[in-house]
Amino acid sequence: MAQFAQIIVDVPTLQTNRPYDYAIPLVWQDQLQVGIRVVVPFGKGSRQVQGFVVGTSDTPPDYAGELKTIAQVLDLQPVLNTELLALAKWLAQWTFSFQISCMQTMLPSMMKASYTKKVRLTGAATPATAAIFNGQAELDFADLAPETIKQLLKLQRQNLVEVDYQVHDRAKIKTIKAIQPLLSVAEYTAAAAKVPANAKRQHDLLAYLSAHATTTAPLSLPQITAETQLTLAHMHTGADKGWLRIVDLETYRDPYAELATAPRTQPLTLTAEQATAVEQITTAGQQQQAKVFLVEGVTGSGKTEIYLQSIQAAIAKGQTALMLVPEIGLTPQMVTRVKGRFGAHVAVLHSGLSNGERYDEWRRIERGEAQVVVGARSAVFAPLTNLGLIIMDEEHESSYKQDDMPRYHARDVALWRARYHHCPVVLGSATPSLESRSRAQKGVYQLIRLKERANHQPLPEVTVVDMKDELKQTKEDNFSSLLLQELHKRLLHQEQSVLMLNRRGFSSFVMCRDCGFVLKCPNCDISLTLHMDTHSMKCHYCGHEEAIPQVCANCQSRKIRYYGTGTQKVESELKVLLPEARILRMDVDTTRRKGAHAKILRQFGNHQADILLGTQMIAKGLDFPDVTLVGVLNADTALGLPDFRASERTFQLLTQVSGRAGRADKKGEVIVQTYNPEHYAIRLARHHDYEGFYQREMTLRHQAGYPPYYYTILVTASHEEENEAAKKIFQLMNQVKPALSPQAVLLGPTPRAIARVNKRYYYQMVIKYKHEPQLEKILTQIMQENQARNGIQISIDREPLSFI
Ligand SMILES: Nc1ncnc2c1ncn2[C@@H]1O[C@H](COP(=O)(O)OP(=O)(O)OP(=O)(O)O)[C@@H](O)[C@H]1O
Ligand SMILES: [Zn+2]
Ligand SMILES: [Zn+2]
Repeated sequence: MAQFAQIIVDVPTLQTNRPYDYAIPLVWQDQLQVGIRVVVPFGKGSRQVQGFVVGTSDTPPDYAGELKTIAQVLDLQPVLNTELLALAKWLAQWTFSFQISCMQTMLPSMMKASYTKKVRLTGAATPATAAIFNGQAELDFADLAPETIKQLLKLQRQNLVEVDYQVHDRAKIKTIKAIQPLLSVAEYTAAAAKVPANAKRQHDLLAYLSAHATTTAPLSLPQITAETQLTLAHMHTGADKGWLRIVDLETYRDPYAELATAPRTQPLTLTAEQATAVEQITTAGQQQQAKVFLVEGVTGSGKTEIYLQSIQAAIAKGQTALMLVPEIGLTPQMVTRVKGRFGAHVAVLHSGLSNGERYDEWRRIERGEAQVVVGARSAVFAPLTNLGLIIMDEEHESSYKQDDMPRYHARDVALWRARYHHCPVVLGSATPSLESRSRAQKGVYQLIRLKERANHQPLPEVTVVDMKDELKQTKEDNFSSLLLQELHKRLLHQEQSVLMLNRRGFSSFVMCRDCGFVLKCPNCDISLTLHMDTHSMKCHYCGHEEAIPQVCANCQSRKIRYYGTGTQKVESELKVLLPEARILRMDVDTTRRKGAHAKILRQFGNHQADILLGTQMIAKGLDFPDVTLVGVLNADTALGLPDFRASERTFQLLTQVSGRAGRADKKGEVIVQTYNPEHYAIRLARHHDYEGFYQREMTLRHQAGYPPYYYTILVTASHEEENEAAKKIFQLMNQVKPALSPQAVLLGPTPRAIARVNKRYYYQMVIKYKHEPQLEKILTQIMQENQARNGIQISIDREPLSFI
């Protein structure tokens, strides 16, 4: 019987990691558990907010004021268990963020409260209030005009109206109608004798009920309607006559319903390399060791099969398993592979699901109905208990890092959970991040290398074409003659090709040929991107959109030209060059609609196209046996970016995309077009030489003092006024500097590369360090002190993916 609760409240303007004390109403005193969501009053007036119970006690808190009482309890059972509550606490500290943001990140967004603001009359109506309320008891704040709000504020000061905040739980359980037969077969026969012969539907219904009289589980109405054409109206008649009862049956929204019947697959006979890997992983699982394995396996070496068989071993012991896949790698092909092995025991979580679907998958996991979870970044918080294995495929992928609060990396969370559960973690990649590979070098992780493809075929041969030479000969700037010739060959042999256009650091924009004017976003410091599908210019940072200009805004010239190469432009060029080819295009524009991504891949898999042309999206995870040619149209656009990870990203991308060729019996070939054929990232990718790249890049990182030799933290201050942002970052620098040892390095402060985004200016500094015992404390303090004060926003990013 606890009388008092400690609660983390959802108040964005007053962010703090401190729980607040509340009294528990008598009715809830023996039921309120830690991890339950509640609604509590907060601050002055009748404002209510959502909160999470993080502790309960019998002794009154040490608090002088009057203790408020919990207003509502939203859950019957905890939605965050002991493990996840501890994780939230650690994560808030580790990422310099707030526990409330961490807790909300862990739960499906449907469980985040929505708030409405209502205005209500408190006293007798006056002429002024009557004019506004017009007979209504309360008004919805969101519907009011600014002028009305102004008048209401005046009335509020006179205590004539009050503003009420209401919290809504958006989590809705989906139900379907079902029926329950109530009589015996004999009774149904008797009933049928009394129904007139021309009441055909009633006879149908009685026949159906009679046939199912012995079933105890409720019968789903949608299914009955599909089979018999009996509808809810007929059921109501039946219910009135006492033949049946209509009930609401709780159900799940199943995003992969069509895969439920995916043919079951059997474990493959492992290659020697695969067998050693599975053996080591399962042994660690048996010994309950939180060991971290780095599986560095060339593309097509059968890493997925290793994951599946290791998961199998965990399940066989009665444990659960979590498999993380980068967002764009979470293809239907991947889901089918996992569902094919583990059937209905699999839950899938990713951002392509509707909020309702996500909520339902989450509930299946929470209730222990799914033992295997496959999902993108935030699935790392899946409420699995008794975890026996965590897998992180393509561990080098940047989408594992979240770039707003909490700025966490899924790998760090995975390692924390593995320690909690004493279970192994498998990090897999053909091109591991330098961070992970160097940890394996030091023996912190256990390195497992797979040097051969599962089909025992050699890796595809890579030819590098120097586009500088090519340009001298032809005026085609997207297709070398070699690439065209090879594409042509594939058409003749009815084999398939994959073409990648590297879009990083690259976009289509509009420039005036007379004065050089480039159309920029009015809110942000960058040029607007041309989108042919919507015929508009868009800002990729704030979403601003405007019409494609006909005349230059600067000099009124009509000579406006489009620059940059988009996939659309390449597609139309290709149609001219290879008119007989059937082309599928995959980029942000063609995959925006739900299910579009899956559809394109299905069409390609069914040979409805010869060429799959796409952006980076096509580089990951695709496994199509008839792809024998991969072409990279522009390998080096990322190399020019002022980013210390540019070479690493280029190497990874080229290796991944090359790996799409020759995965089955047919030999694969890769053609890479570049303006920098001598660059080491391109040279080494050509030889599939990850180890060579690792050595070379580590030397450079060491010389320049970059990660993984240093830890890094990026601190950013932003404000609508440029000098306020600048002033703040210098003030923060002066606060941090005295706490640092001479071994630490401070870069900046500088304006960010794109200094203005969404009407705000950004200034930043980077702290590079090896061991700084004081740093965490001072940064935590900075974050707590500076939240949303005077329009300043501070962000602190541990191990940022780039400094730009
Ligand atoms: N032991 C095996 N015997 C036969 N075929 C196998 C075996 N293991 C894997 N394969 C097949 O080899 C192909 C490549 O395997 P998989 O997709 O798992 O490779 P991967 O290492 O994940 O590759 P990538 O990193 O390129 O995504 C698949 O078609 C898979 O079915
Ligand atoms: Zn913008
Ligand atoms: Zn102009």
